[in-house]
Amino acid sequence: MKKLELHLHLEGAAPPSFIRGLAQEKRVDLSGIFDERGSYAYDGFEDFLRVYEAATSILTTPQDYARLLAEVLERCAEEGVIYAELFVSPEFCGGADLGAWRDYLAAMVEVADRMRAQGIDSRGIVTCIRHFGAERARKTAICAAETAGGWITGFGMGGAEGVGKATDYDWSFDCAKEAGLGLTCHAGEWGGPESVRQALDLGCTRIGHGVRAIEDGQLVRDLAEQQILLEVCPGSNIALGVYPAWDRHPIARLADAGVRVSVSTDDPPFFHTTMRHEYNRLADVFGWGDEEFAQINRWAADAAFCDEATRDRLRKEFQ
Ligand SMILES: O=c1[nH]cnc2c1ncn2[C@@H]1O[C@H](CO)[C@@H](O)[C@H]1O
Repeated sequence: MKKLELHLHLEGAAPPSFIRGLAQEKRVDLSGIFDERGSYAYDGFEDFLRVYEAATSILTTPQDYARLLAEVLERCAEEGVIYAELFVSPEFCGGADLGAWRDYLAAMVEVADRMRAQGIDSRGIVTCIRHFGAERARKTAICAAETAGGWITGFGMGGAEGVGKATDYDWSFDCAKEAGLGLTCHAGEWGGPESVRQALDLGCTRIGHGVRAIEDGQLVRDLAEQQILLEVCPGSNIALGVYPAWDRHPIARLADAGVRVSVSTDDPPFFHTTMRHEYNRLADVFGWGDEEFAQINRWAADAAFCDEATRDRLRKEFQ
């Protein structure tokens, strides 16, 4: 089955073997972030963020990012993904310096172009990191605005949702919006309905996760009416303990209430998941079949940060 994936962190998709290989080449000891089986080792969300940033610290050149993107898109293609949107962070690509960012981006665009010819289309969503604060987010937003168009089609925010309010970052989202970028923000993963409302106040048409909106009936109705798409990552939510088990996950209840949802893997090796695994679990637990999967992919196509020709092409795949 073909699939669209809208919520995938580039560094978070790095296989442990890729990070270990790079560490060996650079003679850096990163053994502390892996368990005895070679998987990423972390305990809870805060620690996940720490290990994520430690793994990412080995990526120091445009060439490292080019290699990573090639590896990640190849794996996407193996999972049947035909179009992926990746969160990319100028913070990790030269410290949100515009000149450095342009070099990293050029290296990634070359790979994205090559992979498109091999059947996997992609776009980049420049992402600021909430726990790095509003000031640093501005520098990221400027990188986004200055390189908008082409491969970069969106702007978003990830990181620790408990830090401040989403609206503290309004300057950055306004800047990105003026540059014509699509907007999405992580919310309603660790924060409740109020956090989702703040993301809507920023002008987002999509919400990263957003699942805790289920706790507020009026918000659920608003999301449905405004056709806001939730980038849902069920396996991530289970792995990090947002919900205790698949059958407690609200994705099916949200969809039944008329909220548009899509399915993604977020940081697949961290959560021991793949797109196939997500679809299989949804089929097992909620009885989803071809019709439901076609529907979530049509919703994803409608909400994708892409040009209209691409959107039409993607929609046709799921008619
Ligand atoms: O599941 C998640 N929830 C919230 N933030 C995340 C998640 N995965 C990654 N990041 C955040 O996104 C940044 C890079 O895109 C990472 O630095 C991390 O802070």
